[in-house]
Amino acid sequence: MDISVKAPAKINLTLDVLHKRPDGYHDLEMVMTTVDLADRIDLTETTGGIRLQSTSGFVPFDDRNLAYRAAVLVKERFGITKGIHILIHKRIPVAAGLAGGSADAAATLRGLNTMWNLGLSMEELAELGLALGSDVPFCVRGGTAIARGRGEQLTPLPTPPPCWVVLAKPPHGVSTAEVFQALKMEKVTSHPNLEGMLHALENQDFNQMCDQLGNVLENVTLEAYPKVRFLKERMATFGANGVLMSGSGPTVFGLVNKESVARRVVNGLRGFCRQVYAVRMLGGLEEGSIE
Ligand SMILES: C[C@](O)(CO)[C@H](O)COP(=O)(O)OP(=O)(O)OC[C@H]1O[C@@H](n2ccc(N)nc2=O)[C@H](O)[C@@H]1O
Ligand SMILES: Nc1ncnc2c1ncn2[C@@H]1O[C@H](COP(=O)(O)OP(=O)(O)OP(=O)(O)O)[C@@H](O)[C@H]1O
Repeated sequence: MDISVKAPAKINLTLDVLHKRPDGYHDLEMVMTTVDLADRIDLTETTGGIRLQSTSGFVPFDDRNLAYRAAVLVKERFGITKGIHILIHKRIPVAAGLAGGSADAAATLRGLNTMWNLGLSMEELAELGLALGSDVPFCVRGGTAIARGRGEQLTPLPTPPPCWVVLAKPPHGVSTAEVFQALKMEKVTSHPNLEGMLHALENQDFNQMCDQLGNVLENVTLEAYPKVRFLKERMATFGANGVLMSGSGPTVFGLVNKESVARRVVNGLRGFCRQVYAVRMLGGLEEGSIE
C-alpha cells in the first residue's frame, strides 16, 4: 500500500519561555497554528529496512532525519519487520523556525499508523512523537493549540480568524539549540500576553490577534542576525497588520487581512528575500491529512 501524508509547517503566534529545567530544556507557553505551507511524505511498503529520499539536498538522508527516526521508532516499538521507503517532497524551508523536520516526523507517524494498522490514537502518536522532538506532538495534532511544558502539553484552540500569512525566510538557517543557549532569562523584560491572544481567538478578532503577537526568542535571533530585523521592518512598511519571528527563527511572518495587501507585501519582499510565501492558516489535521 502507498500512502501520501501532508506535513504542514507551524508558526508561533506567541512564544513565552517560563524557566530552564533541570533536564536542560525550557518550560514554554506558546500558541501555535499550522499553515498551508507543507511537505508531502510518500510512504511505500518494502520487504525490509528503511530507505529515505528527498527532493531537497538540505536535509540529512540518514538516521539524523526526523522522518527516518520516526520510522525506526515505530518499527522498534511495534516489532514491525516490513520495510519502508520514505520520499520527502520538501517545500518547508529547513532550519527556519517552521518545524519542517518535526512536521515530517509527525506525518510519518500518522502515515505508518494507518499503513500498519497500529490503531494508535492522536494522543498516543503525539506521546510517541515527543521522543523525536519538542514540536512533534503539536505537529501530530495540527490545527491551533496552546503548547506547554517542552511543547507536548496541548490544549486545542479555535482556528484563528481568516487571514493571509506572508512568510519570509532569510538565506541562513538558525540552530534552535543555540538560540535557547543564548537566551538570558534576566534580559527578558516583556512576555507575551496569553490571555489577550486567547481572547482574540475566541472572539475571532483579527486586529487583537495582531496586537498580541509576541516571542521572547525574537530578540536573541534579531541580535545575531540583523537581516531578520530588516525583514520585520520591511514587512510592516509594506502593510502587514502584525509581524513576528516564528519559533527560534529566522523566518518572519506577517498577518494580513486583505488579499491586495498580501500581494503588495509579497511583491515588495521579493526584492530582498528569495523565499517568500503567502499562505492560509489550516484547521485541524485529524481529517484529510492523508491525501
Ligand atoms: C522553538 C520551538 O520551535 C517553538 O515551537 C520549539 O520549542 C523547538 O522545538 P524542536 O526544534 O522540536 O526542539 P528539540 O529538537 O526538542 O530541541 C532542540 C533544542 O532546543 C532546546 N529546547 C527545545 C525545546 C524546549 N522546550 N526547550 C529547549 O531548551 C534544547 O536545547 C534542545 O536541545
Ligand atoms: N525531515 C527533515 N526536514 C528538515 N530538517 C531536518 C529533517 N530531519 C532532520 N532535519 C535536521 O533538523 C534541523 C532543523 O531543521 P527544521 O527544518 O526542522 O528546523 P526548524 O524549522 O527550525 O525546527 P523547529 O521550528 O521545530 O525548531 C536541520 O538542521 C536538519 O538538518
